[in-house]
Amino acid sequence: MSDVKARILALREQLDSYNYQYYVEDAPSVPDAEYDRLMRELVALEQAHPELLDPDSPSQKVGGAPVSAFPEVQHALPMLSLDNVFSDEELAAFEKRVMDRLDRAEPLDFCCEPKLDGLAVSLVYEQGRLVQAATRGDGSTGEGITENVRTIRAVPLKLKGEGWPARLEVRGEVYMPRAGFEKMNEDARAEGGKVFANPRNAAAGSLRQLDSRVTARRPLAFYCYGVGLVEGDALAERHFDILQQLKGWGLPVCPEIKRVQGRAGCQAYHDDILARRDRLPYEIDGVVYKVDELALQQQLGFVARAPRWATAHKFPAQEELTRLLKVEFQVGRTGAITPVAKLEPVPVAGVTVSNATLHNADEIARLGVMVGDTVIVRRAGDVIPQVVGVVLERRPADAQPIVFPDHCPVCDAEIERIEGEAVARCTGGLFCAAQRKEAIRHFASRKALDIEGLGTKLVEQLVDQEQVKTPADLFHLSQETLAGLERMGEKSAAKLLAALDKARTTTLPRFLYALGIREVGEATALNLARHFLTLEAVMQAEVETLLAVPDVGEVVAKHIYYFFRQPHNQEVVRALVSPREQGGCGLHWPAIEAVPVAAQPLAGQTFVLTGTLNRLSRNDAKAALQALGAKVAGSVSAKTSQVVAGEAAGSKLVKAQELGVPVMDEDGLLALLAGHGWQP
Ligand SMILES: NC(=O)c1ccc[n+]([C@@H]2O[C@H](COP(=O)([O-])OP(=O)(O)OC[C@H]3O[C@@H](n4cnc5c(N)ncnc54)[C@H](O)[C@@H]3O)[C@@H](O)[C@H]2O)c1
Ligand SMILES: [Zn+2]
Repeated sequence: MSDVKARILALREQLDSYNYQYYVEDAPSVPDAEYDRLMRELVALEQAHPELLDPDSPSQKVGGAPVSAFPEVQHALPMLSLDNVFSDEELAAFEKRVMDRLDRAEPLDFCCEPKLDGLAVSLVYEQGRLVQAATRGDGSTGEGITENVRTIRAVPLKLKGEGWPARLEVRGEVYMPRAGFEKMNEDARAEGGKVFANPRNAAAGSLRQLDSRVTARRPLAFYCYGVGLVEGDALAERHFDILQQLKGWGLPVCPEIKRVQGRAGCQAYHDDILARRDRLPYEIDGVVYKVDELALQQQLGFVARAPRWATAHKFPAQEELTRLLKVEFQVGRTGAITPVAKLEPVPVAGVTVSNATLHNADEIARLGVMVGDTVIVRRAGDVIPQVVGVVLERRPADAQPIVFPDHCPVCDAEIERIEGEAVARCTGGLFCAAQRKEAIRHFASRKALDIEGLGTKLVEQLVDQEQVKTPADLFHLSQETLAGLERMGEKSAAKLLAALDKARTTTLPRFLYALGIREVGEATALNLARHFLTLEAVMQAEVETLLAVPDVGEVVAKHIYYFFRQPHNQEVVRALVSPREQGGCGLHWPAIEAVPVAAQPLAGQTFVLTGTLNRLSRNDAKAALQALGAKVAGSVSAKTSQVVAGEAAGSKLVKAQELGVPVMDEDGLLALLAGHGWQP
């Protein structure tokens, strides 16, 4: 057998097995980028050696065989895949191919759509009612998953309005929004449940459940991007217009879809979406261009596994393969020990990654990862890069197990792991230099006391030389001490002293936040200050009383309570707020007035925030609403006064509409807040 033939056969076997893992088990063992590289190699070899072509080759097939646990559904029209382009040149070649085939000289209209990373489904509506839902399967036979799809809030069970065809087959993508995915995995990690590598696997795994109650609990959403077999002639003649019709009938259509002219329009669309990729509330792996006119689509037709009238322009992959060189253990502000993977540098989604988090000991065990392994790193959005998988078949003979330390790598105190908690912590407390550094950095950070000029390097020196043990020590530093530090002149020392002096006048919320009490962020600190009005009152508060503060639950209440019961913490707080004449640091703030009821125009109203807000953070919106007296709840009920729906709002928005709860968008919220004198 020739080398080429052997390579082709090996590639086919490998890709078949990857397909099985991906489509049937929803658990791929290699990232898409690796799969795509092997597929491209296979396609190139097959093109160069047409005599070796085989209709059974994975290059000629769509998806994977349906599994027998679900009823089989024959697709009236095949559900195809998409061809890919990876570069501007390939995009130009695509446009040229299409124009040549149509014998056209002037630019065509294209419908541009985000390529959502989920899984394709077909929904059949008869007389406006959802009667069947199926996966793509192998393209001609899919899996019947009607019951599961019925649990997805974004999928209407009944079409709105009128004029829809008697039989309408809609096609689209079931996906898992980023926020829901992160939250689900976080919960799973805490409870030892199943953790998914990425939102696409999570969506596929959630949808292909035998028990639809499981699917119902998963944060799935849906956007449609086309139609299948339609009976009746109610539909428009252009793809983009059809999508608008679908939207009118209550089917969700992605708001990013646009109609453009020619390759230049496609390229501009691609660049815009790529630039905003990390800010979209869902994951995409590229954009799709479709010839807009149906008559032209028909003329172009399709090849084995994909239409000729569409192509996917892929984005840089968010998952890549690289080698795990070693693991370091970092100590955080609260002593949490985080294993950090040191990787052979690899470009992921446009950035070179050489560190990734391994979360905790449970995660290392779950992944079964060893030093020397080939691992899958994932970098998506602003989440720090993580190791999400190991390619076991590439494990070298000399791979070494990862040993979780039992003593702190910085202060040598014992590391403790509390029953039922995933996180291991150094017990050194503020004696641990690592924790001290983090605590002081946090204390000085912008949203805390905002001490300008007190950077990481400086904090390290001050702690290492034992000039600073607690935040209070900062305020006793002398010009002399500071000027004696590395890379510090007289001038910058004086500047820092001035900044420290300025920081003495602060606000109670900033002060509470700066203390670095576990799980007390800015919003909670603000609520505490508003509720108790004085530091003394917060320090004296019992768990019960703390629970009355908006946004404070059992866990946070206990953290706050125990923090102020520690003699060491009491001492530091007293030192910080004692007057300077008495040898204290002299931190002070204007008294907070009890907010009169009249100044709480939204008292008695309950708001729910959902979707992505662009101009202010969820926390800021919440704090602003609370400041005006409103309650902010996590779920929509008949008692909700107002839902604020940001971009890509999902189930909460649907629920609000069902219950007739008023909905406003981000502009509406900003206008409301501004009307009550709130300023960002
Ligand atoms: N990691 C692995 O082991 C492995 C195995 C098999 C496949 N894969 C991945 O899957 C890809 C092949 O899968 P595929 O055949 O589903 O192709 P594809 O994902 O490249 O493209 C087709 C699919 O795109 C989706 N899609 C999203 N938005 C769309 C839109 N607006 N319009 C039309 N379709 C849209 C649909 O689900 C459609 O079926 C490979 O390129 C690879 O990245 C990975
Ligand atoms: Zn330590």
